[in-house]
Amino acid sequence: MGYEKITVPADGDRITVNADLSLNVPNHPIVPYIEGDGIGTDITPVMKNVVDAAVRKAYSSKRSVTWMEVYCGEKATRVYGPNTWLPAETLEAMREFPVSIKGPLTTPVGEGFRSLNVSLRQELDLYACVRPVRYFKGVPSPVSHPELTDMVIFRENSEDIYAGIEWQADSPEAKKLITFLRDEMGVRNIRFPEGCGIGVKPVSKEGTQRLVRKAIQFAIDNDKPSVTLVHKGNIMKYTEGAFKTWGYELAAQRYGATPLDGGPWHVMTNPQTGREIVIKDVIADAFLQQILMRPDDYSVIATLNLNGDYISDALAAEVGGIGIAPGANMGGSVANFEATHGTAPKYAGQDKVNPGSLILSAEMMLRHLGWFEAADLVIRGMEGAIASKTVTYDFERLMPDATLLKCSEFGDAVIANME
Ligand SMILES: NC(=O)C1=CN([C@@H]2O[C@H](COP(=O)(O)OP(=O)(O)OC[C@H]3O[C@@H](n4cnc5c(N)ncnc54)[C@H](OP(=O)(O)O)[C@@H]3O)[C@@H](O)[C@H]2O)C=CC1
Ligand SMILES: O=C(O)CCC(=O)C(=O)O
Ligand SMILES: [Mg+2]
Repeated sequence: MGYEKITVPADGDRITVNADLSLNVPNHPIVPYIEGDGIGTDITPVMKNVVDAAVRKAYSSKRSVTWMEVYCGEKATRVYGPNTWLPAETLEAMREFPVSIKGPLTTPVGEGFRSLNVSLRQELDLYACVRPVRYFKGVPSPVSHPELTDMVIFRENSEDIYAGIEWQADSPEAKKLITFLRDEMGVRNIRFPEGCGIGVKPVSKEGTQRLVRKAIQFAIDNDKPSVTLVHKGNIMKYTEGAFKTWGYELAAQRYGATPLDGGPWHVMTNPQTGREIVIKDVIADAFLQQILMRPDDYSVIATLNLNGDYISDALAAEVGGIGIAPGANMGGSVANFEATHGTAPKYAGQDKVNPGSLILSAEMMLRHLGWFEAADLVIRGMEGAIASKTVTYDFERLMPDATLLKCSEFGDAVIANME
């Protein structure tokens, strides 16, 4: 289709998706990118440089990424006009060119428009937020054995209170819903019905099971020992509790998992390796202390949207912080890669922050394209830069004898260490 403000590069080709959701990746794929707000302007160009260097080194001129800028957030309002934060053609381009990457986008707190990040995930039905958490040797960490943390979070991305079904205190809608709940549903435990904001938390069987299926499939494909369902089902019985029940049900019905020692934990056989995969569950608060005390008990994590948000940053802290925490938002045929962190506005435009999170998100993207040699070079570059103690401020302040680098210089160091 024709785009108004997006320029489709003439020298690249479109990635296409087969019926079984595998990709046909041309040698010069067009990859849309959103620069991002705040530190997006610092980290996105560095990420692109690192990807270009890795691809060039791995494949010389045979392959390259053909970048195509698409707009969202503050930059969209400059390109399209003051009130256009998420142009329809950005969504269209991210569907037509189904592998993309984005910098962080600002969300106002307590007022203003809803999260653009969440809107992108919902509009494109990117229902699984996949966030691997692994340790790079030499990274400063607040725990004594950070190398024991090796998990991949599958965060449900389309439901839960992120659906944005909520009304402000004293609005006609809040009053109407509270009256309905009290008068027609017999609800007696809204402690202060006056001056009360109210939200709704939808969690469905279909939404849960498509997420848990992705997590179990990942455990199968990557020979992982367990999948843990993290929930707060003791309190939110019919949403978080149901997530647990539906998760076990899927494991039993689709993968033949059977109760372990009478349940509720289950065990199944990995059809690819013959090894056991334990399907277990844990209540979210207990999980947050156990990841500090016994992180090696956990491998693949499947959880709801809000839990996944909290867990992502908490786990990232164990292995160096959100400056190096990558992620991917995956749907049926569309994938969008993005850092775990936000726009860190106080550092915007200073060429200061760690671009590692977006670089590692790009590394996930290269793997998704099947460009494993380039992805491996990115990892080796990151490992080498960190091992040489040439790092950005977030690591330097915790690493004795480290050399402080700017954001762009860290990108250069990653490239220099690609061997
Ligand atoms: N997916 C997305 O686009 C996301 C967007 N957001 C949005 O971002 C905005 C700011 O959110 P905020 O809560 O401040 O969270 P941020 O993740 O933006 O920043 C919190 C802190 O994390 C550290 N940090 C973040 N990124 C980096 C980096 N690249 N390198 C080194 N350190 C980093 C900094 O810590 P220190 O101060 O210790 O140096 C920073 O002050 C909000 O509008 C929020 O909604 C938030 C999360 C995700
Ligand atoms: O959308 C936002 O502003 C925050 C999102 C977030 O924290 C996350 O995706 O981890
Ligand atoms: Mg978050």
